[in-house]
Amino acid sequence: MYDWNRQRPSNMPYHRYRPAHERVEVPLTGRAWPGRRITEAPLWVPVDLRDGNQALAEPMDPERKRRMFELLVGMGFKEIEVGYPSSSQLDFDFIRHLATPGVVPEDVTVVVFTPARHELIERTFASIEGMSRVVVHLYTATAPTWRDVVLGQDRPALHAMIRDAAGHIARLAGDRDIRFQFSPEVFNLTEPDYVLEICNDLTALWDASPDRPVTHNLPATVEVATPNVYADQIEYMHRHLDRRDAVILSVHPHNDRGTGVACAELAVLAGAQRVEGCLFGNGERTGNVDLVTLALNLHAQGVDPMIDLSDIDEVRRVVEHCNRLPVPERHPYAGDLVYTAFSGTHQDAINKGMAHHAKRAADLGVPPEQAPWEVPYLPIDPADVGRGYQAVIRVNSQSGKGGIAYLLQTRYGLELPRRLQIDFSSAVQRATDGSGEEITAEQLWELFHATYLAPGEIGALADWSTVETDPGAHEFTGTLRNGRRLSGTGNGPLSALTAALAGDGIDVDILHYAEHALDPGRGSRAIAYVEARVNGATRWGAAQDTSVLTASVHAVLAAVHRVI
Ligand SMILES: CC(=O)SCCNC(=O)CCNC(=O)[C@H](O)C(C)(C)COP(=O)(O)OP(=O)(O)OC[C@H]1O[C@@H](n2cnc3c(N)ncnc32)[C@H](O)[C@@H]1OP(=O)(O)O
Ligand SMILES: CC(C)C(=O)C(=O)O
Repeated sequence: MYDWNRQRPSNMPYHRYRPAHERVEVPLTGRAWPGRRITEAPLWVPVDLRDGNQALAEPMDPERKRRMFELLVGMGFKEIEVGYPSSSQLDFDFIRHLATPGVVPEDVTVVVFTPARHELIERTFASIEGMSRVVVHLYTATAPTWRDVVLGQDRPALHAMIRDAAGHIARLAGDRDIRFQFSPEVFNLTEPDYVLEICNDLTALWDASPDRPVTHNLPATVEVATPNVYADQIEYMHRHLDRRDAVILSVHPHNDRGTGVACAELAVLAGAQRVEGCLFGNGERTGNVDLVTLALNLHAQGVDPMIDLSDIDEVRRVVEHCNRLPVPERHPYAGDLVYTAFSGTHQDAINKGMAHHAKRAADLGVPPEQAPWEVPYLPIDPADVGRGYQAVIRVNSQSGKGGIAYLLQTRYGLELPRRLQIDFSSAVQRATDGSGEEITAEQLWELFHATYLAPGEIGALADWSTVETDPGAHEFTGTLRNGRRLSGTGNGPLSALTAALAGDGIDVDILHYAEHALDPGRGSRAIAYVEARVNGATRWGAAQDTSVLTASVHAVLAAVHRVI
């Protein structure tokens, strides 16, 4: 039998870990989330100024915090976590800055984060003095390891501590325009019945109503399981939370296993209405879930992402400035290389796809940016996020004719005949195989010029002319640089030229001819491409001129020059 799996046991110490399903059992049957689809965006809540900021080696200074806040508002976020005011004077002062009238737009709600300690809760309330539209966000870890090792509290004691803190918050809020949020930190490793008991208790204590809902935010603080496990946990809570219409079910995935986006998406299928995350996935360890990817994943499915990412590079620039961290080149939707193909077959498909797209837009009578998008290998139109097409195709030794033709066409207006594309692609292969490096559009053009146009534009002829002696009868005369005269006749200028060359012992058979204008309008330059068999060898030549005839004659001579 074929030994299809030749892997051998590793000596990794994997036996030190237990699977997540052994650590937390979810009593869910008849799960509905696998059959659902996401049809609208959840409420996105960026936590860049809190969770993202606390993960930075150099936390944001006031200028950076302001820029980040303005960016988030400008992108259209309507609920923004702005800090942990009891953690530092810097955070406290920033919240005080936001209390300045007019700094927070009327339709934006800010969230402030606090642990379950009276003096820190009081400091939190001091920071929001005079502000309206605020959510006070209380958090405490609830999972067994945290209870036992970090907090030193059993289940009832921890529940009592949370209840006491929540009551203190409610008293300090009084009847002000303040809503409440609770996060059972490490929800994903907490017994479902225990989280439910605490959340339902707080829903009652805070007297949640549809007009003044509470937010229960269920974090995957450290991502430990496959996304389906998180989805089960969320669906279980969605089904069992009291006063469901008075509770906003929120999720807060991290990305330790690299599946934060999948966790968030499955959680939304399972009933989550609100997603906390950071732009480009900044955050503790491997980061919070990336809100940019989540939003553009919806966009790419035809669902309004409800935030503006039409200039993704500007968003990225601000985030990189604020976080002092780069966004990697392969980062979904935003990396420098994510709309770029180097490999030949991808380039060929993109080249054909772009041409098909332009034609479809013309057929529909709409601008290309409004036509339905179905270009192979590009999940979205780069133009949707403000990217141009220059970088879509880049050429190196793995590229083929399609990519090369695309660059010469988009940059220089050349419409190379298919066989010339194939011919030129081997010249490019030779050039790039030698260096192993990428070749730019400018270098391609120079190589094209050196291969097909120069120095054969005039070739061996010092001067030449053609006349139509009779309808359908042409005569070509010219002088070779060595002074010899040439002449020949034919049914067109080019056949007269080949007849003249034959008279000088050069046997030329034109196999393919094409020409087109290079620039629109009168007086524009034309380019001619000729494939010719010259004394038995097949070569391409090309030439450009404002006269189509001159371009054609020079193209033939360029092919001849390459053989002789
Ligand atoms: C998952 C998350 O992102 S949670 C948010 C994490 N963010 C941060 O920690 C950034 C800001 N934090 C801070 O600036 C500080 O930790 C402070 C100001 C809040 C507290 O500082 P300190 O009083 O010096 O405490 P320290 O940070 O050393 O330890 C935390 C203490 O709070 C307790 N604690 C931890 N979480 C909570 C909570 N949610 N509610 C109440 N107490 C808590 C711990 O058990 C520990 O108590 P102990 O000192 O009795 O053992
Ligand atoms: C406490 C919550 C919201 C959190 O930041 C986390 O669990 O990562």
